[in-house]
Amino acid sequence: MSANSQSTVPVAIEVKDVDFHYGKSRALKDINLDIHRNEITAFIGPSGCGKSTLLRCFNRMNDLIPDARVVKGEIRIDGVEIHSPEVDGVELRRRIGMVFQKSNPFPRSIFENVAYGLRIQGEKRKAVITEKVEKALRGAALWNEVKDRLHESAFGLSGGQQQRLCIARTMAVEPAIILMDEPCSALDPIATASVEELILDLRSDYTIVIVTHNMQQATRVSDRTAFFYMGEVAEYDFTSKLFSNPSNPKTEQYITGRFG
Ligand SMILES: Nc1ncnc2c1ncn2[C@@H]1O[C@H](COP(=O)(O)OP(=O)(O)OP(=O)(O)O)[C@@H](O)[C@H]1O
Repeated sequence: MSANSQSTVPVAIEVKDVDFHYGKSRALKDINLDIHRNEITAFIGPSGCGKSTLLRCFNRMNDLIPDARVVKGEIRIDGVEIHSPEVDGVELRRRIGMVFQKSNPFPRSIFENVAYGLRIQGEKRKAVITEKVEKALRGAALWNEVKDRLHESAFGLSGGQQQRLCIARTMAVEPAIILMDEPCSALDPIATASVEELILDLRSDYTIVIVTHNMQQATRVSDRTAFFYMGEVAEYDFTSKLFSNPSNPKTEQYITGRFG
């Protein structure tokens, strides 16, 4: 499903006719969706309708779950089918970063949390690591708050700062796409506002897909929204259109709070 067939914005992720199963259970049914580059796309919908499953398909995180698989269809990222033999799952996950619901810093210093991915990639040059850590922390709007305590434990940061640190850690390895699975659900309104501001700033450099239960958040940050219902994309459109004039009665019922 294209949110706008006239759109000239390049497609970063192309989902075609995808069915996904956990064992015998069909969690995604015939999904068709184009995610556009340098846009923020929100996935909304009631619990259990498949939002996180599709998100985790994009970086093949579901590969790690036994008996879970795409049984039909294609997912193309920058034109390449991600299940084809030439695509390495580890390299794919470097290009497609992920930020989770609960911030998950490592029990290391602020600096080492951000340097981690670079070290895993084999980067040994101290000056390069230092420069990239600073760049990522600046990009995550955290530098000024942490520059004097880089070697202190990440656990000393507030919840909102820890989540921005996790975003910095994701950015340090320079992914093209960032997937966010309810990144603000554990944060208070002030921390949520700072993470949302950051997400909006990141749009110029990244393609972002965000799963959220917070409809105000979808309207504040996203360009397009996909409404999921029972394993299907029931509606996909520009966020302003979907929230002001939805085409599907189910979307309207959901966004007006008639079910959840
Ligand atoms: N690891 C798993 N094994 C088996 N079934 C799963 C697994 N993860 C999710 N499911 C099932 O797949 C369906 C879709 O789940 P998914 O987590 O994608 O929904 P969601 O829309 O993201 O829900 P929520 O908003 O509650 O996070 C649900 O029926 C869920 O129970």
